[in-house]
This record gives sequence, structure tokens and C-alpha cells, in this order.
Amino acid sequence: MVSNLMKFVVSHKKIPILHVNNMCCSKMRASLQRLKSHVPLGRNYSSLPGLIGNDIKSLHSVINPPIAKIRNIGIMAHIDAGKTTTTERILYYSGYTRSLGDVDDGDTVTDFMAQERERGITIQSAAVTFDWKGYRVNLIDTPGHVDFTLEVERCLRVLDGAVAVFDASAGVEAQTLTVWRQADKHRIPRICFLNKMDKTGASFKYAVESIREKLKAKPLLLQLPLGEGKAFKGVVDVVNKEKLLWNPNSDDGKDFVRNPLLEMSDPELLKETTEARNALIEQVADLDDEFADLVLGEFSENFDLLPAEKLQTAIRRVTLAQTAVPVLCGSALKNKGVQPLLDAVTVYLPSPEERNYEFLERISRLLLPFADQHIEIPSLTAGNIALTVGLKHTATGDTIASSKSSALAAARRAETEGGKKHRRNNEAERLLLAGVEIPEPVFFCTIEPPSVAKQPDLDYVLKCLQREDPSLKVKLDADSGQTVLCGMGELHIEIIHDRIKREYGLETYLGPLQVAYRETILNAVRATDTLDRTLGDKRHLVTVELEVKPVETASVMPVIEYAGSVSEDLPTASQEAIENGIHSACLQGPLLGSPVQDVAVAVHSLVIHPGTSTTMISACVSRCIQKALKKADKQVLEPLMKLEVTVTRDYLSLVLADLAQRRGTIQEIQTRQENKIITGFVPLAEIMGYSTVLRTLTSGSATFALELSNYEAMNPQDQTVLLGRRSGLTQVL
Ligand SMILES: Nc1nc2c(ncn2[C@@H]2O[C@H](COP(=O)(O)OP(=O)(O)OP(=O)(O)O)[C@@H](O)[C@H]2O)c(=O)[nH]1
Repeated sequence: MVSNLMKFVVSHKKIPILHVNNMCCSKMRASLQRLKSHVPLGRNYSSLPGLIGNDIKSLHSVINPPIAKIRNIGIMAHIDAGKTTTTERILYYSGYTRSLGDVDDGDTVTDFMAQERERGITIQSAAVTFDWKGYRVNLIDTPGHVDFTLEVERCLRVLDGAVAVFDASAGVEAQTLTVWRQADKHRIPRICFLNKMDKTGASFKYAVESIREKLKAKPLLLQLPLGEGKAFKGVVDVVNKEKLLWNPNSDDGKDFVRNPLLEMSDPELLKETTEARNALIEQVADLDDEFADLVLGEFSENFDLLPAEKLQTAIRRVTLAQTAVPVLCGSALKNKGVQPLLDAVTVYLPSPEERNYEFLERISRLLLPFADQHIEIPSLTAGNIALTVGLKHTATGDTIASSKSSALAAARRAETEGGKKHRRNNEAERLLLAGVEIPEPVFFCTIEPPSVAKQPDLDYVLKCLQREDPSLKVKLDADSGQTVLCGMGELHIEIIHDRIKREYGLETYLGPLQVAYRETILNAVRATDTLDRTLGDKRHLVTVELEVKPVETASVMPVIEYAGSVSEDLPTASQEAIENGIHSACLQGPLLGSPVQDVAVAVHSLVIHPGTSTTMISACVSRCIQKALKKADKQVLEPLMKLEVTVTRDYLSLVLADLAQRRGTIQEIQTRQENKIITGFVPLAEIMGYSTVLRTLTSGSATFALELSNYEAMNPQDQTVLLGRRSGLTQVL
């Protein structure tokens, strides 16, 4: 539950800054309630959670391990790759739980929201802390569904390393690419775990190839599988040249043997492993000069003499430098391969001191998370993850700083590290850069309380939900006075609706789901406007002349330019007023009232009568822009989604025919074992409710992933139809 997390590292000097992922009210509330009833669903937890309510001092030694022995890691992947199942195994083998949870039975530790258990998917991240062979591991299970990418992004900000879980029969899937890119952005060292090796169609080679090709990463094969599909029975440890076999009669996978590969008993496997080890050594030497010197100097004649620890140290260096990724394999469901994965986490992923944080702050109440249970603790050392409660005015992604100068320093750093191209207009915007990037919502619908008297309750609930989930936007429709919910996808809005009912006991009604369009202009237009108003004995008089013109930015932030005569001696307050006016006018385009993108505004002249209020300046500029936008040739832009459908050959033509009817364009069709993978683009408006359609078309055998690609101009006929519908005749899309 990263929403409840904050991360900080001790500095004995001044307290500069603290990154906070804000309190997730609902999950916290749910978990505090559960704390009262203690252990949920009869699951059996071992020592740490059992300490709740006991002597806090005895916990102190447990919670303050040496920093080098701490691993803050996340688990990330495409939906259904097996993150939650892998996490459950990890918790079991580490002794955190005493029975194995099952996603399909709905009794896992980390998926504890009702919606998660019912749907078998992860929606909010969950954090758990456990020990493995003398290391303290803080682990975060993140959601895989594309509607919840923001949740993944905010997890990544507090992680030092990550395990990327793949379905070995599918290799790199659409959402893996997205999270991989996010992890690249936050420079997080990773390990790959090829899960589901037991599944029919699982292919180690194929999955490794897809990591190489699609993620453009350099896989380091630290293991080889022993059998694939039904024949999968264990793994070969390439670094140590050992065979790890799980006892087929053990039903929890705890029982496995690790034996050196011998010429006598395994000649073929030994040969294959030696080749793989030699290749690994060469690959690492290519990436790490220190290791290359060692290998060439002492071991060039015989790589077999190279001690495993030296190879591991070099693998660790390249993993931390992110020039390559270790790859391991297994089957979480069949309880094979998880213990070596845990070993790899401790050996190859960084400790917090190996990452670059300098943040610290004292907080009055600190809690240590154990999924949905928490223990109050007096203090915490560097690199740990903890929760804090009671921050009333923060929202997810906020950065809390002890002073404005440290906040600005953080913003500057975020700007440099994020490689931001746009120069921000004012200080407030620059400060925002330190937070997470919030994707623009693509869907919206109206939401109504059961009665007018309940509107304040609904407003309060939505405010709470927005604080923990900034990808949820709420606005008021100026014409109808209705509250409008804007979200990342159908599922996102559905879950919000469900949570309002379950967690706050408020029954609400949703209007039809609609697509969030945008607008742009096709030609440059000039306009002038004057606002002359006398309020009391004060005269407010502004005259502005400006031009709106098309530019390519793919952004709803207008580019603002000033003529030399205007910018000269322009007071900061007036400049901010002008920019507020421009921004507010561009939020509501003349065609559909949607945000206007790809525009630049040039302010050619501006005359302000002394004493005119900034509100009047904003109002005049805003009105003038709206006038100009109305005069321009206009174009509706619609969200275009990147679609990936995995379908068996028998249904391929049916799915393609259906996509053609949805104004879809096909980019390529690949073959992946028995399946065809269709990738292409389709307008969002045409793909609503697609999961039901696809299920019906393919008798439930196909899966798909959807991601916003860009906003694209609608063709004139479709635009006319849309505008006709929106002109008040019907609202259906
Ligand atoms: N055959 C096989 N199935 C697995 C394995 N691991 C997980 N599964 C199944 O795959 C499905 C998805 O597993 P989860 O653990 O919920 O996957 P997830 O990645 O956490 O999914 P989200 O939380 O929704 O993103 C479940 O039906 C699991 O039983 C595995 O190793 N082999």
C-alpha cells in the first residue's frame, strides 16, 4: 500500500525533504477496522504481526536492521502474470504467513480490498515487510491493469529495486512495456522472473527473446529451466552449476534439493550449463571493465575456476548500473523457483544506501505496514518504508519539505532527472514537478447522489478518493450543475462507484460513460477585447489584443508568447492573471467544451488602467481567447488507443472483421505459439465494453490490453455525427 508510504533516509544534518505518498483513507480505514478483529479470514500469520500490541521496545531491534541489509522492492508486471501469487509464495517461504494464499480462492494477504478479492486482481498496492536470510525486505505488490498505472508509478518512486514478473508463455506483454518504461524513468534496477513455466506453451527461450527485443534489455541468464510446461520440475543455477529440484510430493514447495551438476550423473546438462555460464561471464565482462580485467587476467584459460562470488559481485554491479537484467524462472503456482528468486533479490538488488536519497523528516506517528495490519513504532532508520497518518492537506504524489528552498531543490532535481523539456512558467508549476506525473483521464460520466441533501456527502467522499487517487478527476459541469467523474478507464470508474457504496455507504447513480475528447484549431486568428466595469468607485479597464495559433505540442498546456512591448515592465501579478485567463479559456473549447490542445497564444498588446483587479484582467483575456477560438477553423481530437489482442487462430478473422467495423487500424499480426497477437489502434469511443464483445466473439478465449496512444483528428463525417449527438439530441456514444 504505497499510498500510505513514505520513504526517508537519515541525514544527521538538516532535515531537507520528505517524499510522501499520501494516506490512502479507505485502505487504511479498512485495515484499521480489520486490526480490531485481528487476523482476517483465518489466515495464519507468524511472529511479526503477532507483536501488535506487545512491547514496542522488543520490536526496535527487529525494525532497525543495518541499512546494507534492507531491500525495498516492488513487484511489477502485466495483469495476471502472477505477481500476487508470487508474493504469496514469498510471504510463505519467508515465514510471514503459515499457509499459502490463493488468488483464485480470494484469500491472499496483499489483495485485501473486497474488489480485489472478488475480481482476483490487484487494484491498490500493498506493502509487507519480512526477513529472508538475515535481510529485511520491504515488498510492494503493484496492480497490473492499465487503469491503475498511476498506482504503479507512485510505488516506483519509493522503491530501490524491482522484480518484473512475466508469464513465460506470453513473454513481454503490453502493460509490461508500460511499467518497464516507468521503472526506466525512475532508474530502478530490476530482476526478471519468468513465471508460469509449468503452463502449456511456456517457453524460456521465447520469453528471454521478447525481453531482448521488446524491452531492449540485456538478459543475464542466471538459471535454465529443467523441463517446460507439464514437465517443469526445477531450475539449474548457472552461476553455481547446481541443479535445484523440488520434491514432487511436497504440496508447499518448501522441500527442494540443491545438488552440484556432475559429469557422472548429468553429462549433457553439465555441458549445457558450462556453456551458459561461459556465455554469462563473457556477457558480464563486456559490460563491466573491472570484471573484464579480472577474467582476462586470472581466469582467461579456464572460466570454471572463476569463483561464483566474483561472478555474483560483477552481476550485481551491472544490475545496479542497469546495463543488464538478471533472469530467473519458476512457477509460483506450483511452488517452484521462488526461494532462489528471494536469494537473488538480496544478492543483486540495491540497499537504500546504494540509491540516491537524502531525505528525512520527523513525524509524530509512524506505523510499520504488514499488508492490512500496522504496528505503531517509535522510530525508523534510513531506507525503511513506513506509514504515517493524520496529514490532512497532502495528496498522493506531494512532496513535503521543511522549507521552500529544499522544495525548489527537489523540483530542480526532478526536472534534471526527468529530462523535462518544457520550461515551466511559474514557481508553483516547477514545484509540482517533484510529484508523480498524473495521466490525463480519458473517460468521464456524471455522478449523482440519492438525494440533493446527500450532495455534500458525495462531495466529501470524492474529495477523499481524489486525495489518494489523483488519476481520478472530479469537476462540476457549468451548464447542468452536475458532478462529473473523469477516470482512466471503464474499470477505474466502476471501482470508484463501488467503493463509494461499500466504504462510505453512499448509493450513487452514474450517467452513461463518455469519452473525453479534445479540440484544436487549424488556423491562426486574432481578436481584441475590452472589459470596462466600475465597481463601487473603482474603474476596472483592460484592453487586450491577442492571437491564437496552431502548434504541435500534444499538450493541453498552451504555449504563451508576449510581444516585446507587453513583456516590458509587466508586473508578475498581471502576468499570472493573463496566464490564468489563458489556461481557463483553453479548458473549454468552443465545439464540445473539451480542453483545447496544440495551441499557442501570442499577446500582442495589453493596456491596463491603474487599479484594475487581476480578476478582471483574467476575465478579459479569457473572453478574448474564447472569441478567437470561436472564429478559428476547429477540429475535434479523439483519444486513440493502442490495442493488443491475443487470440487463437480460429477466431482471428472474426476479431479482425470486428475491429474493422470499429474504425480500427491493424499495425501487425504476430504468431506466438498457438496464438495470434494483433496490435493496432482503435478510437476509444469504438472500444467501450470491448471485453464483453471479445468474450462473446471468441467464446472467452481471447485477451486484450489497451493503452492511450495519442489524440487524433476525427474525420469530418464522424465529427459531424458526434457534434450532432452532442448538440442536445442524445448523449449516447
Ligand atoms: N499455471 C500457472 N498459473 C499461475 C502461476 N502463477 C499465477 N498463476 C495464475 O494466474 C492468475 C493470475 O495470478 P495473479 O497472481 O493474480 O496475477 P497478478 O499478476 O497478481 O494479477 P493482477 O493483480 O490482477 O495484476 C491466477 O489464476 C493464478 O492462479 C503459475 O506459476 N503457473
